[in-house]
Amino acid sequence: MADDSVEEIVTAGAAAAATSGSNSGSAAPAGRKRKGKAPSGAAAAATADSAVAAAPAAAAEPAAAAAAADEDRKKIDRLNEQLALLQMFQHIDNSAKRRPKEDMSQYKFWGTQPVPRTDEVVTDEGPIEPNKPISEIRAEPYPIHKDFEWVTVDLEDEAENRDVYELLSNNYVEDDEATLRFDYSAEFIKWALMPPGWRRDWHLGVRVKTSRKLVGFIGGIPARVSVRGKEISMVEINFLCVHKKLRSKRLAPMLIKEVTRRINLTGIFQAAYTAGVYLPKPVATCRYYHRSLNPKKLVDTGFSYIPRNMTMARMIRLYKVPEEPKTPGMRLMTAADVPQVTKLLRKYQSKFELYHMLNEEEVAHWLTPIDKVVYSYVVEDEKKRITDVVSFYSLPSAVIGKSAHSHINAAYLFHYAPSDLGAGDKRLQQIIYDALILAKAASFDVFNCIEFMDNAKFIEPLKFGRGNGDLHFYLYNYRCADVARENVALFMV
Ligand SMILES: CCCCCCCCCCCCCC(=O)SCCNC(=O)CCNC(=O)[C@H](O)C(C)(C)COP(=O)(O)OP(=O)(O)OC[C@H]1O[C@@H](n2cnc3c(N)ncnc32)[C@H](O)[C@@H]1OP(=O)(O)O
Repeated sequence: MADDSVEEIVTAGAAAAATSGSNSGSAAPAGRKRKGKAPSGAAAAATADSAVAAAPAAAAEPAAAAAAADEDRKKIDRLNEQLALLQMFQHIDNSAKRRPKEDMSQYKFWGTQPVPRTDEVVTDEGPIEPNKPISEIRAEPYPIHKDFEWVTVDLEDEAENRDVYELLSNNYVEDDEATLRFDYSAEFIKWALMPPGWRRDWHLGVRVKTSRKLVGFIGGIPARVSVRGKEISMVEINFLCVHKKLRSKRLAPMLIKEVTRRINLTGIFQAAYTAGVYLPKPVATCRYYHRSLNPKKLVDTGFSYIPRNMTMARMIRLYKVPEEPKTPGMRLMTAADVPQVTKLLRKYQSKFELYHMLNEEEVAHWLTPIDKVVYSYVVEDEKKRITDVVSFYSLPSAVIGKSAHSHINAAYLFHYAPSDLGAGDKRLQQIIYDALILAKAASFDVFNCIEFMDNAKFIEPLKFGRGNGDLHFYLYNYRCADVARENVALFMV
């Protein structure tokens, strides 16, 4: 029997594999506590200790010496702050879980798919398998165990939208210690899966026949992606989820195969997707970074911790942001801004090697503000020209463990384009700083981004801390040499 055969899927509840905490997940709600107080890495600890030991006594010094001592103390504070940023979202080392398996034969499913092998050094670029004529594509759905059935989920139907919400909110991506779980809202799910050109048959579910319970889901949306200057019509795959009681029964490969069949039938043979788990073979890998906006809540929920040489009072001071944005002309984006915003995004993003080629209709969909889903702001100059755009989306994580808080409200940096006014990195830092201010004003607790695009230019100055999760970017049926993270600008929400 084929390894990924449906016959291996047992009925719900029967001898289900233990799942809690074993999720290798996707873009895990990263950046949570380190257990105990030890900082990550002896070298970091040594630096911190020697920095503290070197602090001179300030009492009764002449003015110049006192000023020098004051300067020294400030340097030490800055050093401690930098160390804190490195440590406060770092979790116990879990990198082993995210390494590739030893050889390709251990990937029973992925070894059969048109993706590069883990040990492959990719030099030539292009499709791995040629497109098939529609007549050669399987016309019927793959067989599934008799207790289950394939369904096309109708997200326009409130009850079905709710079913997907319930499945994801109880079973989707968790951090490695199962204390936080992504909690995409039902409205967000619709927004994410119904952009221009969306197709209902790419929203694939698995239901239990008798109870009609939704126990599996995978979603695809159309996207035009530029891969090193080549424009490719593909799909983006997201929200792959199997109910916890049905894990490790090869249902995920079935969902992937069935959605691939449905997509192939529409003449599309390439896809892009991201995951926290390592699969054969990422085209790029980017680390998560977190900017605390509400340090007390993040510590109370275990999302971050108070590093050595830090106090809560200092953390609160360190992360305080003004109440209003600093850039003159910064305001909420409206539908009327779409044409100018599209031009700005296309101009800025076209310098990257992997990016979405958004048209006006798509910009209107992805960036027009929707409360609690997507927040977009533009800078308008005196001549009514839009010079900059910055956006973020709302993705709360539910706190699974005991806590006074049910959720962490996280904002994730989304599309942006700083103006080209000769201010270089400073302009980018300024608009992202404004995004932090606007996110704080909208009651977000943390602002997340990954280390791609030009983000390295603001991560340290704006006090983002390094998380412990990576996001891997993948292309299906497209061979492509590694793309440096600063050349990636693909957003999958
Ligand atoms: C042209 C059109 C093409 C369209 C398709 C393009 C490809 C799209 C690809 C999908 C992009 C999704 C993007 C997102 O949504 S990433 C988000 C993924 N979802 C979660 O992490 C939510 C919580 N976890 C779960 O629901 C389950 O653990 C999942 C469903 C992830 C696996 O279920 P389960 O734990 O019960 O396992 P199994 O026994 O059924 O299957 C085991 C096989 O599955 C491989 N596996 C594990 N995790 C992932 C993963 N995240 N992407 C791809 N494959 C994954 C694994 O290596 C193994 O294969 P192999 O190692 O033996 O080879």
